[in-house]
Amino acid sequence: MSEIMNLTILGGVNKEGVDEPIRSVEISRGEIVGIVGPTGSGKSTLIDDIEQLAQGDTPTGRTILVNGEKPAANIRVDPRKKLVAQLSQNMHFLADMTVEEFLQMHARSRGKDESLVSRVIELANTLTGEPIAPHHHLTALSGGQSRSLMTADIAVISDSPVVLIDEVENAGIKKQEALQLLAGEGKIVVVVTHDPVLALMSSRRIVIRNGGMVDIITTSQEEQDVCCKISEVDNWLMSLRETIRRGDIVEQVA
Ligand SMILES: Nc1ncnc2c1ncn2[C@@H]1O[C@H](COP(=O)(O)OP(=O)(O)OP(=O)(O)O)[C@@H](O)[C@H]1O
Repeated sequence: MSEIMNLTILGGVNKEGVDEPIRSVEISRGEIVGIVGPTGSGKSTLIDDIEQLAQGDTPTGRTILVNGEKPAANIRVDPRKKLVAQLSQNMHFLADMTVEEFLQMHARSRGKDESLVSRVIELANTLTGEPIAPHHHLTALSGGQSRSLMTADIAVISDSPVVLIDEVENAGIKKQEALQLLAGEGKIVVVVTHDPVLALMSSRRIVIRNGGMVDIITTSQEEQDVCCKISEVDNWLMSLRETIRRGDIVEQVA
């Protein structure tokens, strides 16, 4: 399959079976798009439609196009051709192997060079304050370490050009850096979030209500300025958490 340049979501129906107002959303490589809306409004359902590359065959009736066309049937079912990777809030490793063994195995299964393993660990360590070492066991990693490792793994080893992220707030990971990393690799990043840093980092956000896409808000310059300010506060909070976790004393900021 040729390179993925964009995805298009063609509108379906809301929970009442009425056509959703937004009929088409095109998302390009390297773009971060947010999905926002009240609890139970249908955010995860939209993510699921993208994950399954829906073709009018899900309850929403939405259709997902790849490069403006219906994706070939084998892309939807063959795991090796998987277009979409998903990062979720609750991530637990079940395999009892070390970080290095796991990454080597993943690189091999994707036909990639095993030298990428150290790059993944290095990148993961830029996303978490709790250092990850190659000999660490997967099952002993914290939530933040696991998510950082999976983010770096998706950026470097996985071929999936589309990354779906369902709520990463309070995840113990430098979320801004994580999103920038994925978008910088030319991925299409779709993130469900109420976190102001993440929502405002996206170039646009799709507003969901009653199961339907009702609006698309383009992030304004003013919102981007707000995003810069709150991300400083956010990083500060994260470093305070690290200081406290280490058992150190918090110092007054200048
Ligand atoms: N367009 C739709 N047509 C029919 N059912 C829908 C539609 N959109 C959402 N639903 C249903 O509404 C319910 C809530 O949707 P969903 O879990 O996606 O909401 P959410 O916004 O992700 O919620 P939360 O914020 O609690 O995670 C689900 O049972 C889902 O199947």
